[in-house]
Amino acid sequence: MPARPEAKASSYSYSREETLLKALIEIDKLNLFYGTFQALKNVSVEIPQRAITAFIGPSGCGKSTLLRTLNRMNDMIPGTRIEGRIAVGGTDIYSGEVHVETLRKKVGMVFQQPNPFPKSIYDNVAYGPRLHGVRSKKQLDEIVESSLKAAALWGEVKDHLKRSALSISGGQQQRLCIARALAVEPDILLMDEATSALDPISTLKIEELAQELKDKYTIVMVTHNMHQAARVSHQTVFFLNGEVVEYSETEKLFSDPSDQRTEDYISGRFG
Ligand SMILES: Nc1ncnc2c1ncn2[C@@H]1O[C@H](COP(=O)(O)OP(=O)(O)OP(=O)(O)O)[C@@H](O)[C@H]1O
Repeated sequence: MPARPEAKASSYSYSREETLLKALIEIDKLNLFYGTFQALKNVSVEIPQRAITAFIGPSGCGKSTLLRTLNRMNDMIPGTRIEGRIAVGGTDIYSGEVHVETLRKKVGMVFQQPNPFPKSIYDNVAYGPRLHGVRSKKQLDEIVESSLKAAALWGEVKDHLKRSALSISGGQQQRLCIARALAVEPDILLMDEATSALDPISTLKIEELAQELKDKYTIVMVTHNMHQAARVSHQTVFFLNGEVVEYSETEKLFSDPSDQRTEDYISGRFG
């Protein structure tokens, strides 16, 4: 049986102020259907700002589906229907008032497989700002530099920004994708198993990076790796069969879960 993850407050501790964070994202009684299949059932979760929230649970339980509702990526899947409400900063993101493009600028996303564009490192990061109308070379240079610095990649690539993004390592590509997401100044960063295709050292770098970024951004990550959730997150949400079984501060969830199913999952009895 795999060792039960220990949430350690020691290396990445959170202040009292952080634990009293106001919810930035409020998900209320959310149901999601793919055609006739119900993938999310009556999900209500509050996600605090400037902290890391991890979604855990066995394969197919709805983690990625819920993540994708937060920037309306599910809109692109034909036959998808939702009921309930998701508010970001108090605004219902499924109401007619919110433009999807504006929402996606505010809610960036990084995927399992690094997916840089087949363009230079510079052009990858400058892509979003250009799309949003930034034309000045000086301003673009500044955005590229600050985004690559924020993604802890600047030192490794600053001397060859014109190189193809496809020529750097997978771990560097993933940090480039994070830089690309940060370049349009999001508030929220969604990470869908962003380290599962990476080696342990690259994984550690992304985990450390997420720790730094959480001071400025709200991070929601789907992870298959309970140890990762325990290491880096402030709050953990446990899913099973499309339902949220429970969610709480990570330390509590891993040391004193309220539900027997959570206990069984975190101690490796299934999943
Ligand atoms: N586009 C789709 N059309 C129909 N069903 C889908 C679609 N995407 C996901 N599903 C189904 O919805 C359920 C939840 O899938 P989801 O990908 O959200 O789970 P997950 O917890 O993220 O799984 P994993 O950990 O394996 O990525 C699964 O039963 C899946 O088969």
